Amino acid sequence: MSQAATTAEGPEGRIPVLDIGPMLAGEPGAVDHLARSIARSCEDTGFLVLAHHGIPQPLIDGCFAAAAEFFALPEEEKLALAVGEINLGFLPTGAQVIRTSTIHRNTKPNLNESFYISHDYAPDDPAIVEGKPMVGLNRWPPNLPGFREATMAYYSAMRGLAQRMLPAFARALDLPPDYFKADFAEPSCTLRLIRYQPQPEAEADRFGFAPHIDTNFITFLAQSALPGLEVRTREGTWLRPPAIPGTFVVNTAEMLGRYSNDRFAPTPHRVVNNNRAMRYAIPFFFGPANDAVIKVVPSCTGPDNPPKYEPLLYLDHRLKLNRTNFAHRQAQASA
Ligand SMILES: O=C(O)CCC(=O)C(=O)O
Ligand SMILES: [Fe+2]
Repeated sequence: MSQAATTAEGPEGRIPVLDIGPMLAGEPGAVDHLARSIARSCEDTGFLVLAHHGIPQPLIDGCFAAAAEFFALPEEEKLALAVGEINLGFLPTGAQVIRTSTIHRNTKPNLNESFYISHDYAPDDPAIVEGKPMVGLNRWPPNLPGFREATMAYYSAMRGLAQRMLPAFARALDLPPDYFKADFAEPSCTLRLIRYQPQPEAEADRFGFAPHIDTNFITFLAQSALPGLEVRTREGTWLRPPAIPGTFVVNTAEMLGRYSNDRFAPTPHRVVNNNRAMRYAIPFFFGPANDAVIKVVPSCTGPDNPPKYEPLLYLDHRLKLNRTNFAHRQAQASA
């Protein structure tokens, strides 16, 4: 990919392809240069594509391969790892209706199955022993050699990349580069492996993933082999992000919207897998620490622009979502 192609608007025009190589290399002025592109894009579609991100392709391929191997397991082996109190492990097709979506009245379950992975605690970690809320042990398939290594290698690399993007997002909001550092020193991260079954016939209100906004801070989507992701513009049309192999599609999520008083409001997106084959995705969700308090940043308020949001403990946000979106826990919550 040439330098020009990555710094100019992407092939689809509206969602830019940004070369983050200079920022990662610490070139003078690179953070602010990137920040200006991020700001433009976050005020428009909330989606951008990152090139020259430094994540080795074998790590990405290895994670996709691990996902394919996992979902190919017999259903009973997957169900043995079903999610419990919190989303770690297997979530079968039909278990998620995004009821908290503020942008679409979702009624039918998503046509996908998922496997959730988070920080890989040891059983004797104080957070586990003390039973801290929204923290738990990953659920590993016993007969899938290399699965834990491949997914955790990807997870760790993505966590590092996400943290290195924070100064550019801070500068995009006219804040000091280290503004988000403390809130994200121990970030809440989730790697979700997803398999979408083919959906060759269009059906009303039936999606691989119904229209929603992400609830974390920013999300990183390694490019899937097959298309299917669509982004809603402010005008209400749906577009596909540039599908450039080896890049990441990044989208803003609810907490960035909240910090920025909706200057960088999250954008609805959806997935329809109208390919003839299974579609895989490996979104990496990056959020603040559970004990971070999300407050509107000083550069996004003023006499004419009062804060739209009260301070919010991220843990409270997660606990609320955890009760609402998932059929098995909803039954418990209403009991
Ligand atoms: O499958 C994709 O490309 C997107 C998935 C997504 O939007 C999500 O997991 O929040
Ligand atoms: Fe999403």
